[in-house]
Amino acid sequence: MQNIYYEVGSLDKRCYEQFALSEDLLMEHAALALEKEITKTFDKNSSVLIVSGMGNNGADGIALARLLYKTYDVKLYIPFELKSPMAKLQLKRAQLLGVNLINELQECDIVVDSLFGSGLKRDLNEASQKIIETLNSYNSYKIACDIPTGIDFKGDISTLAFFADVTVTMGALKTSLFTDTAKDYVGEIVVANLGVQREVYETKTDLFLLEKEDLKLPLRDKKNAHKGTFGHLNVVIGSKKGAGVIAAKAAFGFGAGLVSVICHECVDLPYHIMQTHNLSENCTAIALGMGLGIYDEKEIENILQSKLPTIIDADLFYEDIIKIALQKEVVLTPHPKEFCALLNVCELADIKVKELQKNRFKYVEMFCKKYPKVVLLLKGANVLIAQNEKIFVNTFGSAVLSKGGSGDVLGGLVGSLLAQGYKPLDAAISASLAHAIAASNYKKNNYSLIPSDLVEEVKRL
Ligand SMILES: NC(=O)C1=CN([C@@H]2O[C@H](COP(=O)(O)OP(=O)(O)OC[C@H]3O[C@@H](n4cnc5c(N)ncnc54)[C@H](O)[C@@H]3O)[C@@H](O)[C@H]2O)[C@@H](O)CC1
Ligand SMILES: [K+]
Repeated sequence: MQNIYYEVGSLDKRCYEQFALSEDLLMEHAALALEKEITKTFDKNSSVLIVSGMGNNGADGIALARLLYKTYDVKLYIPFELKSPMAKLQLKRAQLLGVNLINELQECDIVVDSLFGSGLKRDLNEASQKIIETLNSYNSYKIACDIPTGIDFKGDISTLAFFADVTVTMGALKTSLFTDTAKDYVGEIVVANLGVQREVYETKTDLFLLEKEDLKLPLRDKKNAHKGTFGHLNVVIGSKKGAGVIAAKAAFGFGAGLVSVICHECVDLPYHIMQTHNLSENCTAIALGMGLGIYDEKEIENILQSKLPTIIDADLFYEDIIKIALQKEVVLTPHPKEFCALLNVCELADIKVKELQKNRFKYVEMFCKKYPKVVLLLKGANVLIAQNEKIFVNTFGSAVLSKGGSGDVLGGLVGSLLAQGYKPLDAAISASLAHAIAASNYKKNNYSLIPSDLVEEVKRL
């Protein structure tokens, strides 16, 4: 797990005030990290186009030009008059060495975007948009300094943005790199140490980036075990029966000892999944909401009042009845549209998906403040998993998963881990990671995955 921050300006300030480091020293390390990204892959004499803006992001790029000068074929392009004192100083240094400025953009082996960084305020003006468009059209290896130009501090893009292969981000990870909008632009993210190790630079945070190591599979280490050792999940089947059946199959494949569906009608099930009319006596967790459709209010009310660990998905996010469960440690797995409905039901906000997607962290925080026991898993290109004040980001997901039924598999995986005794937050984290990593291991075309393929990949993790 790695730390994430809303902003790192205060961490830079701490370096100056507590460790007597200077802005110049931090910047030199920023430039060194960019240099390392180039020298590790590209031979000497490769051509490098550096596009520098008027602020300190530009200054990082100019310092890089000095570091590469004479070993690489450096072309420094500065389209606007420099504003920041550090950018002016870096240019003076570079020019004293003999670094020449170029007057128009040229395609090179490598492009470094240091046009705007964390200081981007307004929409990009036309000239900047034209530059980014041209850089994006190049076949070069593209490196973004700190953050791709065009992504603002909230992670939003108002006009267009630089498509990076790698983003060398300064000091620590920032939330702006992990919005759904930013996902297609940031490429691989590398953190640059700014003169001290990250554990010194970083302070306490409640935001975390999940890593593969955070996935805790329900591997069985006990030899003296029977099916009851691994729990019994009950999946409530609704009027769209398929959703619950997909969830039940996924749960069985992810280790639940027993899985039953609660259904009053005839339903086509594999032999290993049982059917019941009421909660099973030895039930250890419940999954409901997926494909629920029209439902019997009394029955759902009873189930929501149960003290058993519960995962709630889909249709229930539109219903007032869900509030019964929100004072408990339930796991909720809405997609953005469902989360907007839930915010409305809970009288927290009346917003559309577009507004939510621009401010995912804000609305997740708002919800968790009101319902601190609930574990919220907000689906998206980057999944946010939150409880109380903590938010965990899962970036392993991909478009392979953009299919009907993927969410039902996830619901089943969460339910399976709940049934096996995982704490709700741990169940949500490990199920989400298993779901996304399994999909990324899928070898066929990225348009072809069906729920049973996903479950097969989960079995191979
Ligand atoms: N301690 C520090 O401050 C450090 C800063 N570093 C670098 O400095 C960057 C931040 O530098 P700055 O705060 O100078 O910000 P930027 O370099 O991102 O840009 C700020 C400048 O651009 C102008 N501007 C903002 N939006 C604009 C728009 N849409 N159109 C035209 N002009 C616009 C502002 O008026 C300002 O002059 C970081 O991203 C990082 O790369 C690193 O060198 C590490 C240390
Ligand atoms: K940049």
